[in-house]
Amino acid sequence: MGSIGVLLVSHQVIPYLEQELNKRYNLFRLWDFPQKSQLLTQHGASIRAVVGDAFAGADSDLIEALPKLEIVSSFSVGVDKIDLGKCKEKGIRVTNTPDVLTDEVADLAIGLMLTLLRRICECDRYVRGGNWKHGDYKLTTKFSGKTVGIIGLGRIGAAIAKRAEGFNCPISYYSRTQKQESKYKYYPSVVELASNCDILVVACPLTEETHHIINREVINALGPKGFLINIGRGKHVDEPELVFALLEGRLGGAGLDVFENEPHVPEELFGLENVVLLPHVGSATVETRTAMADLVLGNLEAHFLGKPLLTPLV
Ligand SMILES: O=CC(=O)O
Repeated sequence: MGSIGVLLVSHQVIPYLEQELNKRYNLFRLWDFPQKSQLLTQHGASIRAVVGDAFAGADSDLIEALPKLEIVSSFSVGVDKIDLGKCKEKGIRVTNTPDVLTDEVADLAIGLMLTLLRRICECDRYVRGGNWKHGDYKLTTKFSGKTVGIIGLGRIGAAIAKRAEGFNCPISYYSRTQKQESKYKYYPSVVELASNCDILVVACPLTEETHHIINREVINALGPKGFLINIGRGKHVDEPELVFALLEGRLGGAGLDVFENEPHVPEELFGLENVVLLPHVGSATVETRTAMADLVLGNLEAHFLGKPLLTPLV
């Protein structure tokens, strides 16, 4: 398979994946070419696969520029950086990395809830800053038993629900349609869900419909005692509205793993103690990233050997 051209469009994938791709295929790294047009003119006709991730995928222009493209394999579960419509139209296969990262992301969501409500980062800074000698840290907020509202009850949403149940949290959810098999309380709108929970978690895919699903109305419905957790995508949240609400005390707090313009985070948030800010690390452990890389490699191998894809999306 060494002659098959594969284009890696993100420099953020783990070295193991890059090395394995390089061993198996004729690998082009997008960042090796100062001009994208130069890469496309020189090698575009030999590229049969694109590998991307949560940060870079295959938009319509790239797909159009690669006449031999057969498959886009993403080192991520979210595929919002891939033009799925264009892929369908052109018969280009698309794969992602579901399941192998579900536990990891759900664990982090619970970690964010605990860290936010119990102010674990602040407490750590308090001790490191030598403040404990001068007095105890102030009282925080109990997590067990809080009502958790989840937007999107897919694999990750359901795994978060299961974990939160272990903390005796009543669970409710919003999704486009009610899940008949679910025992959790369903709300047909995000505003209703937000009005009826203490902690609102964004766990749905980013699509045109879910872009800014967290807007001013939802934030106000969650209110000054409510907490927002986002382990989805930054663009699920109207970020300026979130920042205003936090600065004005209209929202109790936020635990965010993702932001609208990563790696840029609104600096107004840096001074707030009721926020926890993470650098998009939902699946970022050695174990999970390795399993994700193996899925990308497995999907490419299956495709080029004419076997069924392991995790086909399109
Ligand atoms: O954000 C990470 C992913 O989509 O896997």
